[in-house]
Amino acid sequence: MSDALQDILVTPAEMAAIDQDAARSGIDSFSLMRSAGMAVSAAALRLFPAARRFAVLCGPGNNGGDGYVAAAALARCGANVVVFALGDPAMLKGDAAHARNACTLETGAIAAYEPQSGDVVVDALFGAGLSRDLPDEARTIVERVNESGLPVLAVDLPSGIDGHSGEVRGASFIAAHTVTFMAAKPGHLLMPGRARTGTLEVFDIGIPARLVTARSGDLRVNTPAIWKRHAACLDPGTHKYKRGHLAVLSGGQMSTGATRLSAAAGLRAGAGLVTLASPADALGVNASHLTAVMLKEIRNAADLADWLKDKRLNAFVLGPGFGVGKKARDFTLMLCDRALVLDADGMTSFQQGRKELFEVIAASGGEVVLTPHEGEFARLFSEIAADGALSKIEKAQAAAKLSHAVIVYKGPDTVIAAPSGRAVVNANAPPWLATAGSGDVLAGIIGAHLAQGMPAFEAAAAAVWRHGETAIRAGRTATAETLVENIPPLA
Ligand SMILES: NC(=O)C1=CN([C@@H]2O[C@H](COP(=O)(O)OP(=O)(O)OC[C@H]3O[C@@H](n4cnc5c(N)ncnc54)[C@H](O)[C@@H]3O)[C@@H](O)[C@H]2O)[C@@H](O)CC1
Ligand SMILES: [K+]
Repeated sequence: MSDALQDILVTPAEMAAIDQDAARSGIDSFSLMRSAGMAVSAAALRLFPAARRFAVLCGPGNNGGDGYVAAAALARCGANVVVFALGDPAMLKGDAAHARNACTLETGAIAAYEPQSGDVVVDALFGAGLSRDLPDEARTIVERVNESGLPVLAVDLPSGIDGHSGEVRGASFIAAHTVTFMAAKPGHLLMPGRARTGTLEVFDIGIPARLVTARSGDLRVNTPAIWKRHAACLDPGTHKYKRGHLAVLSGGQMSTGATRLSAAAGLRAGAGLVTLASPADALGVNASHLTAVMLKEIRNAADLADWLKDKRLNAFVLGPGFGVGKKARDFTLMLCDRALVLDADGMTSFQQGRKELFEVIAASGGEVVLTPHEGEFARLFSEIAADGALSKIEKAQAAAKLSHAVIVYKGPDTVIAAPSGRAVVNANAPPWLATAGSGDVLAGIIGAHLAQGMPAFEAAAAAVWRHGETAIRAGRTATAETLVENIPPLA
């Protein structure tokens, strides 16, 4: 696999255009199908050496074509193979018809497939060309196979998963492994597609990388390659002020835990100084729990304005445990010209009146990161959330454009998007990261990166990735406190 394609995400529409470009450039399209089918048969033999029988289910398009190539190759290797077709194989066209004609195995109608113990199902029904819900006949087989619990090897995508959005179109296979071609698709990483893809193998079938990159947009998997250039300057030997001063704004005395988590995470993640800005009633409880994090009394907007005269205060976290209301709105609007992570209550405070927030962000020239989970996203960006035609990536991109802020749209498939349209999908977070207080820790890590001078998009992407690594280190029994202790070095 070419390095240039390592982290790229390509939508099905872009992939179709790449196919056409490849054909136009003189590449034999059937040779691509042969490579694809051979890769599937190799994966089948490698992953399921004890299979008693491979049941190859072939659909009406080129995904089915890959299936016929794979079936023939498996049979040539001496495997026991049965082939079933959705629709009339005589209706196949082009490369798929060629592949079918070259496969001498008898082909049954799909309804006749009865799962047997020892079967491995090779799913070549639909791939990138799926454009609507699965037809009933396919649905019946998908449900029969899913109920059987047999392992499924998916060709390109588990049939029924929309490669653009990751949504289930009526029903879908739950694959143990998926072999896709040239580049991963959004549907492999976005939920629920991600949970149904199994392990993902991206196989290079020989389309030149330049044809792929020419059509692909600014969409990537979130890996260190995205932000490592900006992380390299985070040298632990730097004078502490160069590592920035992060301020976390605390809520009242009954809700201080969340902000202390953010502050502790900010310190651990590398901010030079961290101060918890606390209202008077919470000073006592905050003081009794803090050591390395400093404490400052900030009662109201006038106090904050006075404190902001210190220009070394360069990054802020506002939201965890802060409380929803006018104070949150007033404070936020004063902080937009620095670097600000607006989380939880901070965002919810602008459910009505978001226009003012977005205008201030646009005018301020600061680095603002909004970190909504699904519920918060629906509250702040209701019309975008309700648009069923948009994938999670497109929703995050639309929200970033509207708000002029970097959006961290959280979930098991967190998407980070910039107002420019640039976006990455995170893929390293284990399921146990969804623990109480986990979002507060993330806000603190983003704040630490901002304090150290990383641009907002890279700061957010690096923090989301680091948060995922943190959870892996902390293990399955992770709590917010053990997450903080396990934040790994970034650079
Ligand atoms: N990307 C590439 O460069 C290559 C792609 N290949 C394969 O080609 C596949 C894409 O082929 P196609 O574009 O033919 O698409 P598919 O084989 O995924 O789908 C077949 C056709 O079924 C129809 N269809 C879509 N949704 C349907 C539904 N719910 N019910 C009934 N019919 C439906 C559409 O007209 C679609 O073109 C990829 O998934 C991959 O497996 C390979 O052959 C090798 C080269
Ligand atoms: K498939």
